[in-house]
Amino acid sequence: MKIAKIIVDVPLMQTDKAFSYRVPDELLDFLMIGMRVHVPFGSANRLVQGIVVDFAEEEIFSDLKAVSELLDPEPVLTKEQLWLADEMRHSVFSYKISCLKAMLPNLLNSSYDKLLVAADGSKVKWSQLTEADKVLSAKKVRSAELSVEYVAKSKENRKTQKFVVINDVDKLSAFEIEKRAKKRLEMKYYLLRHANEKLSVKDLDFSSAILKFFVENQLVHIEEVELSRTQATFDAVSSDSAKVLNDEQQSAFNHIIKSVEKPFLLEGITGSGKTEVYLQTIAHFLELGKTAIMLVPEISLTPQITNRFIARFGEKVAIMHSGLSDGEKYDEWRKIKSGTAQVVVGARSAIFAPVENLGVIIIDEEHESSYKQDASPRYHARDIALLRAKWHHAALVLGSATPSLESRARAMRGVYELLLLTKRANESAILPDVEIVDMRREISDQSSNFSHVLLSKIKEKIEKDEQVILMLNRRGYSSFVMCRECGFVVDCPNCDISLTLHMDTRTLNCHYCGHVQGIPQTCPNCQSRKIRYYGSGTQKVEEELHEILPEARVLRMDVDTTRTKNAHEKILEKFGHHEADILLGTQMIAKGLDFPNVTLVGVINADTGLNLPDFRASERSFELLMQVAGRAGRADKKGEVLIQTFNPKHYAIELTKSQDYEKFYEMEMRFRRELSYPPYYFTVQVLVSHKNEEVAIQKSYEIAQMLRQNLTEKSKILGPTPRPIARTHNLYHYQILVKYRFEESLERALNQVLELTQLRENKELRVLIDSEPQNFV
Ligand SMILES: Nc1ncnc2c1ncn2[C@@H]1O[C@H](COP(=O)(O)OP(=O)(O)OP(=O)(O)O)[C@@H](O)[C@H]1O
Ligand SMILES: [Zn+2]
Repeated sequence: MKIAKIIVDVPLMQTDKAFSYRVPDELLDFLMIGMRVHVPFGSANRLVQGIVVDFAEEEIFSDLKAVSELLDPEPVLTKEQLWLADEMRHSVFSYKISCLKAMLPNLLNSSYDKLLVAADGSKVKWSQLTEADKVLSAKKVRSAELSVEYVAKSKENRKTQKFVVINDVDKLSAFEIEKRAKKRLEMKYYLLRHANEKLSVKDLDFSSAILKFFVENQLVHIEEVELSRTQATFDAVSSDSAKVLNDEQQSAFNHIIKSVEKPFLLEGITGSGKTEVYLQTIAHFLELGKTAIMLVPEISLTPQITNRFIARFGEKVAIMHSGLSDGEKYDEWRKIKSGTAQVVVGARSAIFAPVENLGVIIIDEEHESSYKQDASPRYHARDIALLRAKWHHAALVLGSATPSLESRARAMRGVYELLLLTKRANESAILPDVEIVDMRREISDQSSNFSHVLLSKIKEKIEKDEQVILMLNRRGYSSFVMCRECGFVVDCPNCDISLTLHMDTRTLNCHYCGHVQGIPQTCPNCQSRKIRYYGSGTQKVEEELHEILPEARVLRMDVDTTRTKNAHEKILEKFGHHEADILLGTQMIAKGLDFPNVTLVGVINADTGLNLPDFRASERSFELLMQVAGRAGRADKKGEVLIQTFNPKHYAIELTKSQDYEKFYEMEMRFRRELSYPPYYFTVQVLVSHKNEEVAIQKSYEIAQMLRQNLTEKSKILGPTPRPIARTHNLYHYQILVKYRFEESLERALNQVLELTQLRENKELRVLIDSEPQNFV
């Protein structure tokens, strides 16, 4: 009898192994590995989703449940992806089903309509077919007689653009409009002048009343066209060609294309032309008929980078990032799966893109913590990249100006091959001068965010018609509501944290649990009416700038100004066109920006990240300062950087002055060794949560005890200790940190901890296991 091995969508320890189901006769020829099905599960035979991972031919005597329904006309997961999920399971400690689901576009995980499209364009809904018809259709899909289209049910996922279409040019031209109706006349001639163009309603400079007049007189009609955002991006980018590589770039390139034996660490100072090396490497592999994955951090924040890839590779590019709607993500996924797109540019999850014949994977800014997923499955894109490169015999390039200590240490041990770029690519550009401003000496005006020297530099640059980037470290600077009478701050009822003020919606929101409430008129504590809003750091700095430099044109970029779609792009575009003198923002302006006219970068508060209870605090601060400093003087004008700080002697700040990564690496490694932290030790964090604090404490002690019993004495087990934010979502959190070097029984011990949560008595206990955690706050 033919048996399908199926992983069911029920995240439990018991379901982590595939279950056996009988393949009914009508599906015998059609069911394939990587397809999704519905199967009966549990004693009630509830229908659940499952993924076919294998087949077996077995003699079965008992009654075996059968697969009840085919969900896809074609496989949605490749064999490689199934293998990846197996591998991930060993280090990620999430159930296999959640690893598998991370590889599928969301749209497949939710209820979308599936349409089967025939060559003549006729469509039928998959859900309305009988099982027999589904099989028949699946066969036609396989032979390419039918194609599959997924359509979003909700309007929100559909983006449309409205165009004005002239019904008949002669009729419009002959149509008489009274001379007094000036605007209507203007519109008529405008339409006639642009009769051969696509006129978007949105770009029209006439009121909707005027437009309505033309529609009502049947001179024009409005056409609504479904639009893909990515298409709009493609249209806007002009093409670009390869530059002649300098010696260092050329040498790096030669190494990368020569061998796939080891991953490469491409360490190049800011502006050294790493991106140009990426582009030419990808072009090389495309010529060999291969494909490429290019990962960038939080891509929606760096449209400049995406655009460089589109400019070079045009329609061969698929873009994948969180800013896309589910429908758009699905479109890009299809482009990849069908082979139309050969270059995938995307954020973390793009590492799972279903490309075949992979030639190269590149991870830009490899030190970025956003490559680690902060929710289940807690994978690091770099680890997945290592696996995929192995599977495909593909080259892997990790690029950064400030590599993570883990990667740099691996390069020192010869696990990676180190490639260096030590000069700026643009010959006339050199690294900017960095000056540290000791804010403890700025005694004249304590309340100002600006030192005298920073202010006078800003003025000087604006007078010369040059541009300035100002960065404010975001941490601890979100806007909140406080009572001026009693100091009461409005906290989240579910979490130990103050609510953040959202000016656009006029609400107070919790960034942890999503709680939303209105802004109180009186203080909930003392009933005073003196309740005040405290704007975000950037907002305050912006106000101060307007006061002291009223003539300066300022663009602000932070969470508040970028909530709407494409807001980032718009701000950066304006700045690029010199419609502003100053770009003021949070960390989001530190990365990837390449504006030749920027000659000054100012960091308003370099300290906020330094004192966080996280062993990577210094590394993060140093990286950030080096990154943002690198935005200055990228073309022929010399750049300057001013860093304001209250800790001028801290090594992470002092070493940005000399921009000395080597020295920083050396010092930081010494601390890590002394304190037994990565890269000398590996780490795993176990987070134990419960709504009752006593239970959370008791269970976390129990778990720590279990680990101490099961692991060797060489491993260090710290905790349990309360999390820095001890309560969120009405749950109390305690954490245990395991530090180890070689630990054979680790996987078994941690699985045993997971099993604990399956006990009936622990129903409300939550245990998260995070291998190589990136965030401790
Ligand atoms: N070989 C080259 N010849 C001339 N110009 C180059 C060359 N390579 C790169 N450039 C230019 O130098 C500038 C910096 O290059 P690029 O952005 O690739 O550097 P990067 O190392 O990726 O930068 P960062 O890490 O700071 O974002 C860009 O404007 C780029 O067009
Ligand atoms: Zn909350």
